[in-house]
Amino acid sequence: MTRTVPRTVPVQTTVLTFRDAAVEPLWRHLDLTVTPGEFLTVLGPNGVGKSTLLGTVLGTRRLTHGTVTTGARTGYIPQQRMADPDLPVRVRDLVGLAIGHGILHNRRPSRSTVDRALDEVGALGLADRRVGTLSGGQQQLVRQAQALAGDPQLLLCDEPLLSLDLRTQRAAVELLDRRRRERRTAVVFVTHNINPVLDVTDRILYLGPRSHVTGTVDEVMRGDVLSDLYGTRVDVARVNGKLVVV
Ligand SMILES: Nc1ncnc2c1ncn2[C@@H]1O[C@H](COP(=O)(O)OP(=O)(O)OP(=O)(O)O)[C@@H](O)[C@H]1O
Repeated sequence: MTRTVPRTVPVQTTVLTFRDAAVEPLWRHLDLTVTPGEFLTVLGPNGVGKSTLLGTVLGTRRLTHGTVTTGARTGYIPQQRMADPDLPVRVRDLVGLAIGHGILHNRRPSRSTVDRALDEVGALGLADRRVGTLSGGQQQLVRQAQALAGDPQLLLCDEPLLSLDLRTQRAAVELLDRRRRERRTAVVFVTHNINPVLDVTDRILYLGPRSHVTGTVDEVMRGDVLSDLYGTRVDVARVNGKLVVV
């Protein structure tokens, strides 16, 4: 006899949804869903509203129209900003604060949990350093550890590869790719350079000065599509596996 077992835990098919969303005058009519494990790369020129888009998910910027919905546990790697050189906080304590509920629940995360988060991004050796004394790239790694430490279901990354050397960039992208494959973390990745994430990008949201477009790399990174978006001729070429936009 076969029996149908009722599904008690609904399968989560969406971690983030924009419906006819706008932050005028930057962008409007944005309809977008992000699913678990998806890697969405957000591209567009300076000032077009990429960070603003992340801000609407985080609740720091308000939509002027439409809705944005997420119920996901969210991690955030902010755009690079140097910490105050005199900040009297050690890396291990800073990451500890991000993990759990350290302060809110009056429970300090164990040292091994914090160290695991630092080790995952290759920054364990920085654990006892004061944050303000770290280089830009080292601070960026600490921000990665903070964002990943809370085991996010949705990870918002604002140009997270800035200041990282090529090898460290590659390691960071591999880490995000592993996360989304193994833990189904959805990644929204704002960048000016798609090449480091070309192989892991499922979809692109390209915000242009006139409108926006979403689709796979092959659908979006085309001369005719980008020319339309910019209102001027744009060519896209592949050189040694990399995309060059001119
Ligand atoms: N809190 C804010 N309130 C109002 N306007 C803002 C705020 N933050 C940024 N802006 C403006 O919104 C516009 C878009 O900024 P945003 O940082 O989202 O662009 P971006 O696409 O991420 O740019 P970049 O690639 O240079 O980082 C800019 O003109 C900026 O000055």
